[in-house]
Amino acid sequence: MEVRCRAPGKIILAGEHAVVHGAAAIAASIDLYTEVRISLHPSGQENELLELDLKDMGLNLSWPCSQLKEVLGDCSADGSVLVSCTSEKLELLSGLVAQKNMPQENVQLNSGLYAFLFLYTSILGYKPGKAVVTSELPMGSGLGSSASFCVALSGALIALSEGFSLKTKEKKDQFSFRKNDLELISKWAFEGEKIIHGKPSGIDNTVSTFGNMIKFKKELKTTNPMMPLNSTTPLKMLITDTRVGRNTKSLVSSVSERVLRHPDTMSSVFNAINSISDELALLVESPAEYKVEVSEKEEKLKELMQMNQGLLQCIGVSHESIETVVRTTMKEKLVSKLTGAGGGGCVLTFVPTLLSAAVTEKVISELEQCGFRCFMVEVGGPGVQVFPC
Ligand SMILES: Nc1ncnc2c1ncn2[C@@H]1O[C@H](COP(=O)(O)OP(=O)(O)OP(=O)(O)O)[C@@H](O)[C@H]1O
Ligand SMILES: C[C@@](O)(CCO)CC(=O)[O-]
Ligand SMILES: [Mg+2]
Repeated sequence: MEVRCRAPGKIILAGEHAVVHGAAAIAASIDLYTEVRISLHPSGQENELLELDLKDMGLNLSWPCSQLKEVLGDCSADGSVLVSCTSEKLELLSGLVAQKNMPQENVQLNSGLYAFLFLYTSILGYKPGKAVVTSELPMGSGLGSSASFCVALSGALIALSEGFSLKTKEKKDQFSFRKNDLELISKWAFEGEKIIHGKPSGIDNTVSTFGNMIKFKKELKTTNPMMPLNSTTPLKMLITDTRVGRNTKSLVSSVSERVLRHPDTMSSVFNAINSISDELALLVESPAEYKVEVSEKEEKLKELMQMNQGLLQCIGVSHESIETVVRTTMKEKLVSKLTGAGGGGCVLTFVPTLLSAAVTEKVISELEQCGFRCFMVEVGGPGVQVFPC
C-alpha cells in the first residue's frame, strides 16, 4: 500500500506572534510544497523496519519496529483518536533519535524527527514502512516548513490508516479528503507542531491543510478559529530569504518572556496588531473594480503591512537582515514585512499591480547583491492533497 500527500507552505500577511497571544492573524498558502510518500511493507517478516528518507538532506534513517515497540510500549494506534505527546514520550523519542548520531549541523532536524516518530507510531503503530520526504520550502525560514511537513505526513498516515477510504472525485483516479478528514489531519499536524514549536497558535497547520487565505483567531472558542477569506484581487508577493537561520520555538518563547516583563504594554501592541488583521481582512475581501480603486486598496494594504512590521520590530522579532530588506525595497517605495517567526528567515514585499518589471528587477538585483535569495510566489492555492500511487 502506498500513498503520496503534499501540503503547501504559507505566508502571514499580518498578525504573527500576536496570534499566539489571542490576536487575529491573516495567512495564505503559497505554491511551494512538502511532499510525503509512504509505502507500507507486509507485516510478519523478519527485521521489519520503519524507514525515513529525507531526500533533500540526503539523510536515510531507520528503526527496527521491534525496537520502537520495546521503547515506546504498546499503543492503541488509532488515527481517529487524537493524542498529545507527553514529556515522558518525548524523552523516549529523543533517545531513539540520539542513537543515530546525526551530524551536528543537522541538530535542528531533531524536533522534526521526534514529530515524525510520534505521528507515525500514534496513527499506524509499529507497521513496517518507508516514508520519503521532499520539500520546496526553505527549512526554518518563516514559510511554514514545519507545518507543511506535519500536514503532508499526517495526511499520508490518515490515508493509510485502518478503515479509512478516500472520497473519489468525479475525475477517474483522483481522490480527495472529506471535510472531517481535513479537520483530523490539521489536528494531528498541530500535535506535531507542538513538538517542533512548543507553543504554536495553530495558524500554520490550519492554512497548510485548508489552503487559500484565512483569518485565524484562537479566542473564537465558541466557533471555529478559522474564517476563510475571499480575496477579490490577486496578491503578488516577492519573497526574500535572508538566509539567516532562526527557529520558531525560541522566537515564540522570547516574545512570551517579553510579555512577562511588560504585560500591559505587550497587550496594547497585540491589540494594535489585532486591529491591523481585522482591517486587512475587510480590505482583501472588498471589491475594487477600477484602476484607481485598486491602487487605493493597494496603498492601504502597504500601510497596514508597514505598521505591522513596525510592531514586530517593537516586540523584538525583527533582525538586521530584515531591516536591510525593508530599507532596500523602500528606496523604490515598496513595503516589506517579515513573515512567520522573524529573527532572520523570509521577508515579504508587496508587488503592486502597476509596478514595472524594470523596477522589480532592479530591487531583486540589489537584494541579491546583499547575499539574499529572491523569488515570487503565487498566493492562495490549494491545501493538502492526496494522490494515488
Ligand atoms: N522537510 C522536513 N523534514 C523534516 N523536518 C522538517 C522539514 N521541514 C521542517 N522540518 C522541521 O521543522 C523545523 C523548522 O520549523 P520552524 O517552525 O522553526 O520553521 P518554519 O516552519 O520554516 O518557519 P515558521 O514556523 O516561522 O513558518 C526544522 O528544523 C525541522 O525540525
Ligand atoms: C510566530 C507564529 O505566530 C507564526 C509562525 O509561522 C507562531 C504561531 O502562530 O504558531
Ligand atoms: Mg514552523
